[in-house]
Amino acid sequence: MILNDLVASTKKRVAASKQQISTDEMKQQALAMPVKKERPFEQALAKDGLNIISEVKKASPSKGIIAEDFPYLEIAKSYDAAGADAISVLTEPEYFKGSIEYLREIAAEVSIPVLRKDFVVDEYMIYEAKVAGASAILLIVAILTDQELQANLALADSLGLSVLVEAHDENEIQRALTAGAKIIGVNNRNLKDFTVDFSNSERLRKLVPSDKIFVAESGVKKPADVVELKQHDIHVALIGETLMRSDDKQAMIRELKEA
Ligand SMILES: O=C(O)c1ccccc1NCC(=O)[C@H](O)[C@H](O)COP(=O)(O)O
Repeated sequence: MILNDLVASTKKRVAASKQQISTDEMKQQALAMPVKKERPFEQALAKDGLNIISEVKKASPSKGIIAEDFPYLEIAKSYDAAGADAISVLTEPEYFKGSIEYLREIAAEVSIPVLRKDFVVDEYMIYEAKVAGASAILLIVAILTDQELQANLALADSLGLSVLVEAHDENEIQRALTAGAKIIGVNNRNLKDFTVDFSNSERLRKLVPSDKIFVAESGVKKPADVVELKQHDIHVALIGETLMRSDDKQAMIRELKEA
């Protein structure tokens, strides 16, 4: 099952990273960075209209290579220039061909907040995200215990990082809410078999109280899709492949925002 493989490979990667920079050293580096009261990621997604988290995504387990040519920094800058509200950077190297170094460079160059999109299974990855300049991290309910979810949320908050908590069903939404999530994403892609059911986020929307930020993740292809999301009171969409495959990313973002 892909999620188990992703978790296993991520644990190996983190173990290797700790050989280079220990947890204690990464923690010290993270703690040396300023913690601001404002949460730019949350602020960016709470605006009126449709807010877009534009994803920098070279490859995926479901699609293989999406972008042979991958000028990640240029892509991120064009998202920023087009009026995207935040940027998601996939940092998982094996299945998504991502890198924390992409995030570090992008965060230093863009004016909008950057999300570390990875399979966070160790506090080390949260310190690493902070040091690289992320404004937010992703936590996936399906790969964490309740205790881990709560501890990781608290750690991220203490570092000034926002957290997008990803759920797939009713039970995971309840777990996210109980853990204290402020931003809840529902992935329309089933991470076990890769099927995309766009109605998943629409169906689960009503389970998330209106004082939380709700994000629909995956499967947005065209302006009509965001019109449909808005009809279901969904005002934030995380969009990857459609933007990555678009020849005119700026025009596509503008079209989606104006839909
Ligand atoms: O994209 C995949 O194939 C995938 C497979 C297994 C776990 C996660 C996966 N994707 C991560 C994401 O959640 C998406 O990159 C993100 O929501 C954007 O989706 P899309 O707009 O459909 O590229």
